[in-house]
Amino acid sequence: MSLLELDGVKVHFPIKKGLLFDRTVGHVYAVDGVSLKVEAGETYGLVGESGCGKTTLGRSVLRLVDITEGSVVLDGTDLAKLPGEEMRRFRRRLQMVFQDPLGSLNPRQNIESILSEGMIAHGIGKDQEERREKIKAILDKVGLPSNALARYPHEFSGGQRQRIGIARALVLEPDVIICDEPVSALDVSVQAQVINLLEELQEELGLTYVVIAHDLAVVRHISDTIGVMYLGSLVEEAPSDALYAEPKHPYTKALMSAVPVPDPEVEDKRERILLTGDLPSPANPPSGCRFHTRCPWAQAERCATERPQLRDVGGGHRVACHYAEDIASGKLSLTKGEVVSATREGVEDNPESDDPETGTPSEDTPAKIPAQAEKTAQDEKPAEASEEPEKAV
Ligand SMILES: Nc1ncnc2c1ncn2[C@@H]1O[C@H](COP(=O)(O)OP(=O)(O)OP(=O)(O)O)[C@@H](O)[C@H]1O
Repeated sequence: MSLLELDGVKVHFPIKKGLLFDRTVGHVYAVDGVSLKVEAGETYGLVGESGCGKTTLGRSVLRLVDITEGSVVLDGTDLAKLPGEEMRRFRRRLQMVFQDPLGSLNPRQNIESILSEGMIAHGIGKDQEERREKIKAILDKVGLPSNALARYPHEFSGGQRQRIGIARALVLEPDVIICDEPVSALDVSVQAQVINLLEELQEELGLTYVVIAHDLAVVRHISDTIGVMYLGSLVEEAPSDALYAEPKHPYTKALMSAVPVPDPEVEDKRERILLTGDLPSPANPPSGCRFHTRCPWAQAERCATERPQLRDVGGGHRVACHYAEDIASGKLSLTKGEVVSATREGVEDNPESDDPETGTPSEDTPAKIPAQAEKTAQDEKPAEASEEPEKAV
């Protein structure tokens, strides 16, 4: 049995209309039947473009949004079946680290007060003295000095605030931490430090993570298994190395083909799959395979009518595509879209380019999913959280 198991999880948000009497006129199919397993001590990376339902899925595990259908089982216990008080106690075992460290920390509370809050709610520590000692030990683990206790969130850099967010989760001794875009609000130079910290903590404390990110480089580095989401469903899941070595779903192939390669020689030969069409709305998803409207290999009839289920294609690699094998063997030719060389695309088409003259990506540049709707790290950075290299407090 895996530590965390999701089975057929659906989260459908009603769309209401009407001034006096709210009528439900439709649904946003934010999460539409996700099943996955997370093993103890491992990291499951969840990737997909903005709006594909990653955050809603993470929040549904913590019961921060209601699940329409399906189950979430932690360590053999179905969370939906727990009565209120027991669920509250169970909640301690599942914690979340949020994307925006400043927005998720109360600016009027000092760090001791922020970190004590959850401990008091869950009856951890017999008095404040004992809690303070524990908080100091955790601050040390996340690389912050104990004099941080009396300070306020605005006195810290963005990276330090994310360390505080991690400490807030850790003081409750969770089994699973859901990290929702844990570094996307941070400068690239600080991202690696926070990712390394998460890895060190996992090794030391045996933590289990679900890391949600639109940044393929972040999940690749940290994940044992990666799930790729498109319009509320998983389209592919595989051990991290296998997914990067040989993506099998056309959507994953397109995402991966957009990742710049640091070696210019390889980059010159790289082929890029260009998708046609916009991301459909999760309120009105396409019939059949949800990706068929943009899939370069979509076949008339079957792809538009029959929804593919995730199926095992060997080596723990699961893919939701009727034609994964035929695409891999080259038996199917493109029906739409284009495969072009990365260099032909030119500078304007390569959003990952660092150098405006040559389009050459920097080795440090994390690869972001290039979707029309995708927000960049800069968009998400709170104005006052502009990052400087981390300083000792
Ligand atoms: N409370 C809500 N009510 C109605 N629709 C919602 C609600 N929360 C999310 N949605 C919709 O559900 C879909 C999935 O949103 P979600 O935030 O889970 O996606 P995401 O992949 O995490 O995107 P992002 O990276 O932008 O957060 C979106 O279309 C979003 O507008």
